[in-house]
Amino acid sequence: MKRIGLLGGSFNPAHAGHRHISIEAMRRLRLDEVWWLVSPQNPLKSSSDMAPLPARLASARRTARHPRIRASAIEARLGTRFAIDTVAALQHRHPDCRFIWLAGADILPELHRWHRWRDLLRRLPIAVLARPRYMGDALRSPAMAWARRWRRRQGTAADWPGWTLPAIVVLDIRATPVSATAIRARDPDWPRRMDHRH
Ligand SMILES: Nc1ncnc2c1ncn2[C@@H]1O[C@H](COP(=O)(O)OP(=O)(O)OP(=O)(O)O)[C@@H](O)[C@H]1O
Ligand SMILES: O=C(O)c1ccc[n+]([C@@H]2O[C@H](COP(=O)([O-])O)[C@@H](O)[C@H]2O)c1
Repeated sequence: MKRIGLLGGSFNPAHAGHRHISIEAMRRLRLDEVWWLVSPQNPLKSSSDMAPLPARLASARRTARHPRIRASAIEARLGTRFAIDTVAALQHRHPDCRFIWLAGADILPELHRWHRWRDLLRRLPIAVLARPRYMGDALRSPAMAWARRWRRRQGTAADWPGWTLPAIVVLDIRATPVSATAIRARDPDWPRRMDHRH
């Protein structure tokens, strides 16, 4: 049974924060691999400043630089946009894998707006990785108000494949204060200038 972390994101562009949380998640959750799901279009984000999918996928592949991090645009191939549909399809296609959803803390305040979010949390556990400034809002969020009764202690994080669902674990990790928003603000040439690293 392979243990896989799923990191869904816009990756507009990918950066060191994505790599850092993936490596920490691999260690703390004893993952075999982390799959970066480069989203064709986040259903809740505007498409206006979204770089084309091939540019974001290329950025993710350049940034991953790790034999156990795999970046793909599998949602484009599956034709899924909502996380619940992507996860259902992956669970169906990979019965030999166990999946856990990985997310930075900034995801929690908006999680209750995701399509069938409670059903998503009934399908797979979620690990929330600390992000500077976001933890307060994350812990006060409507999704956390619902999910906190199933919160697991981080000392037990490696046991996640055996957890009954829903299950949520918050992992305190060293924060990397980098964001795609800050990179775009600094680098108006993204994604035209494809040869640099962030
Ligand atoms: N520095 C970081 N620390 C922790 N988690 C992060 C960090 N950067 C991104 N993430 C997480 O990675 C996932 C994908 O993030 P995304 O591609 O939207 O990057 P972003 O930097 O948050 O982008 P933007 O600033 O455009 O919203 C999300 O779960 C997000 O919370
Ligand atoms: O399923 C949903 O309704 C849903 C709503 C908003 C965001 N998501 C997913 O959340 C992930 C993080 O998105 P982002 O843009 O914040 O990096 C990415 O995989 C999105 O497809 C999913």
